[in-house]
Amino acid sequence: MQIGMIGLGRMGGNMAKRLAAGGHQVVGYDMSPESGRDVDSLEALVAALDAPRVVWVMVPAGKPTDDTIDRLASLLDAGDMIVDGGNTRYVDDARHAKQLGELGIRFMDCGVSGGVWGIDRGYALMVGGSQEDFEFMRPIYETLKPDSEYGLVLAGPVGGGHFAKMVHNGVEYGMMQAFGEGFATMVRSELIADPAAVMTSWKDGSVVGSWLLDLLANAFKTDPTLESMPPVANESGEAKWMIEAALELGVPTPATAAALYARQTSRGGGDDTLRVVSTMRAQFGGHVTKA
Ligand SMILES: O=C(O)[C@H](O)[C@@H](O)[C@H](O)[C@H](O)COP(=O)(O)O
Repeated sequence: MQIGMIGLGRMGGNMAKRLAAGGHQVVGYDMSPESGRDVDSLEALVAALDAPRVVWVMVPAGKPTDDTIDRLASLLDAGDMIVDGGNTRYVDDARHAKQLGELGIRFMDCGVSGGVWGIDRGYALMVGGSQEDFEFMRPIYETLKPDSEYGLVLAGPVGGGHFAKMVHNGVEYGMMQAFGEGFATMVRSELIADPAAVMTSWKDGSVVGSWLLDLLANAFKTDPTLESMPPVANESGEAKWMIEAALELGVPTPATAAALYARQTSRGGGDDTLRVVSTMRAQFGGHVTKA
């Protein structure tokens, strides 16, 4: 198939290469001239594609995606297709589908997992949209997905793909936090000589073996104490959105929330809280807290 890829960063750039290697004709555009882009504007990208055009948007969620879709809405024609492959919040998908649908432009949302390894391993794709649009896009999805019977799902109508990816990332937060807590507990124990070796041994035979553990074990090879890594973790919003959605649905998500809170605390989000706690301990009990 012919496809326009907008956003040639770590994800979009590698996905464009995987699609090209799979025999698709890819026209790449990125704002950055250093990106290796094929065209230098959205107008040129649209002009380079045959109708019905297929455009994959792989830019940061929020305003960059909104702006890109706004501009594409004025450049594309009825019958063209936009797939939003970024980490867009699922509630935005309905808005985008309505905006584009009024112009006859088709829209799908696709949660993409796999990170920088996806170019070789393939990407897990969680798609939202109609069955008809899914079949239309299938050649692209089949090339991007892993060489496996798994890794591709039509999760539901528009919004379902990003909803599924949001939940996927909530699970990711909880799993990573659990591995972290296990490591930290062993680090403090006199009974464990080498926590990295213990966790690496879990790669085979253990019920907690996973690709996440494989990646951690890989990092342990060069840094078994993880001293090179600051004790700080960012978060991009998906766990927060999942907790909000789950609250609306009446589903408690304490593991996801704890993992999110740990990251927010690492960014200093709890500093003022603990100042208050320490202040009151000092006031009522004369307790002195040293940093
Ligand atoms: O499945 C994946 O490939 C990841 O979930 C990925 O999509 C994620 O968005 C980023 O790795 C950062 O996410 P956080 O900043 O929220 O950790």
